Amino acid sequence: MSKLLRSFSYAFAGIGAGIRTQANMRIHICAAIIVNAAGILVHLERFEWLVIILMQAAVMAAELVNTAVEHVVDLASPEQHPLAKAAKDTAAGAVLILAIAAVIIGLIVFVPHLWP
Ligand SMILES: Nc1ncnc2c1ncn2[C@@H]1O[C@H](COP(=O)(O)OP(=O)(O)OP(=O)(O)O)[C@@H](O)[C@H]1O
Repeated sequence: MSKLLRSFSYAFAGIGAGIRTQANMRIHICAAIIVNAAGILVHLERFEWLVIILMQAAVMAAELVNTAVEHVVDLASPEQHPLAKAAKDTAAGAVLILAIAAVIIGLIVFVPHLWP
């Protein structure tokens, strides 16, 4: 297998592990399926799709980075440590900010279609 293909297979393995081990990741995927189905039903415009897809990707990518931070922290600091707590809580905060932004953007995009 070429180096490039191997890199892709490792990345897909990381996504698969994230989906298998992280309940939040599965919640993001369910939310994305529902939002995308609703987007098809209400005939979102091209630019609305761009924003919706970008936010879904940002939330899921942040969740995977959060998971990576958790793994590295658990490896480096299996014992309780204030810096380990700060690292995990900060990474979780990044996901929360994007998830809140995604909900607000979802409302801005969908409300005019549902109640014109
Ligand atoms: N080594 C540690 N030292 C100090 N506090 C920690 C440590 N590990 C975890 N914590 C605290 O406990 C919280 C929960 O940790 P945990 O590893 O269960 O992460 P989680 O956010 O619940 O992740 P998961 O998505 O795996 O359930 C962290 O957000 C952090 O505040």
